Amino acid sequence: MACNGVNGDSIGNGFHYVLEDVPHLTDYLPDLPGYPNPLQDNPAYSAVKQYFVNVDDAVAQNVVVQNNSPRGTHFRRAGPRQKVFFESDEVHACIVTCGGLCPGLNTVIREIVCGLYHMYGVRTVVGIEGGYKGFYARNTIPLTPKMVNNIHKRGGTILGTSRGGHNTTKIVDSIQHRGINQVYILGGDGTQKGAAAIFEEIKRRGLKVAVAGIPKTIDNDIPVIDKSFGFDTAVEEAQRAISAAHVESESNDNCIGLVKLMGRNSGFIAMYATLASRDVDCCLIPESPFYLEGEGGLFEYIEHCIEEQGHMVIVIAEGAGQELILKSMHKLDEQDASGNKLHQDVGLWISQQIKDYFKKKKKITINLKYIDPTYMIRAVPSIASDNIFCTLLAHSAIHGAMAGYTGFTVGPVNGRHAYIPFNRIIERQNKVVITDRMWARLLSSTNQPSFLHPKHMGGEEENGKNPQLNG
Ligand SMILES: Nc1ncnc2c1ncn2[C@@H]1O[C@H](COP(=O)(O)OP(=O)(O)OP(=O)(O)O)[C@@H](O)[C@H]1O
Ligand SMILES: O=P(O)(O)OC[C@H]1O[C@](O)(CO)[C@@H](O)[C@@H]1O
Ligand SMILES: [Mg+2]
Repeated sequence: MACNGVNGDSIGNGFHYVLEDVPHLTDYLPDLPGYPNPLQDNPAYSAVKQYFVNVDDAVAQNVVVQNNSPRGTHFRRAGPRQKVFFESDEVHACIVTCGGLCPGLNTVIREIVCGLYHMYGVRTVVGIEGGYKGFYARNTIPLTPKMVNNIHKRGGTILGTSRGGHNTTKIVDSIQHRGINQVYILGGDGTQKGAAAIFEEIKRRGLKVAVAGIPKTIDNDIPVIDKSFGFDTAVEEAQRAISAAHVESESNDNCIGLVKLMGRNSGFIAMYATLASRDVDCCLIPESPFYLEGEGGLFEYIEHCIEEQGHMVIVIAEGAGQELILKSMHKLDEQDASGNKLHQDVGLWISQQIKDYFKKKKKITINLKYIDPTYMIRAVPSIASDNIFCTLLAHSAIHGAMAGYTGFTVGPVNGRHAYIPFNRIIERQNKVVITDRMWARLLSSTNQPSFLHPKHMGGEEENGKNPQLNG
């Protein structure tokens, strides 16, 4: 027997099965009528055996088990249902993109518009311009399959995006006044928090409006899901900067190629780009504190690499070493419009520290080439695998909303798409776990010091990400 909610319930063998379910419109609108899914008459899909997802299908959060482990947490499997709670001509959907850019945003927009049109016969989809504030400060843009046909080949978002400006009352007023009944919200952790607030207000007002979140971030800092779309594209693009740093460093005497990559609080881009490239001698991320001077410090390691190889490549995530900068520069905390902490430029800072150190030492004259690709890794169109990922996300979101689910974020959990309640997505940020095997693989590929003080060892949980990402 399945159990809704987080308390769990015993099944036959005494192992616990917990379904962390998502809300459904009938939870607060119990008399809502259901209809047969029009997909069953769709020539493309009607021939697929078992096309519809079984109502009880769930996706396990933990797939590594021992013979006596509890069955643990599950999420509702994403996909089309036999029964839908919207008629095609009743749907008035909207799409909004918020936060920073991410490769694949246009692909998701395209696939929501085309998926709703071709799978469910929906003709009314509008775009909200410029992020959350567009709900109450701008007109909507009508979106048709013809209009979005080629947008997946472009970077950015055709709708525009922004930070800040989330006003729940004004946004829900706008949804209500425009007669919108499906809201597709693309964005990162901040955006999903905003989506959760919108859902709560919609529920409070008793509106028949489905709210679906599609997680977006190159930083890969959203928990529970295996990976966010655009991440692979960003890593691919980051490789180009690392390759350039490697070529420069190999071609010049005593040369250090230094690359700064995005990653505000999570170092996934830096870690994956480093692991993929094999040319990196040192990768510095926010999760792994490091120090400059003395035994086991960064300067000592740089000296060693230059003496041994005559060159080296360092990759640093933008959020790394912030505590060191703040200590040396006494800067005040600054925030962006969404309240995210603005970081000091660690790339420039560390370049100067390294130069000053070797100038003082007078033993080696180093040549430092600093590459900061910043927005280049996220302003590009998505690569093929991300395009497919985006299509699946868009379709899963559509199927969920049409089936009456609401207040969910869609995403892959152990390779299967699932509907995840907002609270699980927004409760924490996903971070690289430096006591995991993936970080160990990195350390063994770069041969850098771990910079680990015993106080940083142990105590941290595995981040529960999928096997592709963690091994
Ligand atoms: N706690 C919150 N409650 C309501 N809205 C929020 C909250 N945090 C952020 N938002 C809104 O979500 C939008 C995007 O947030 P943010 O700028 O933090 O980007 P993000 O979605 O986290 O994406 P990125 O990956 O680029 O950081 C903004 O319009 C912001 O006002
Ligand atoms: O300069 P912006 O657009 O605010 O965005 C910068 C931030 O956005 C991210 O790319 C996340 O979307 C971070 O890696 C980065 O710190
Ligand atoms: Mg964020």
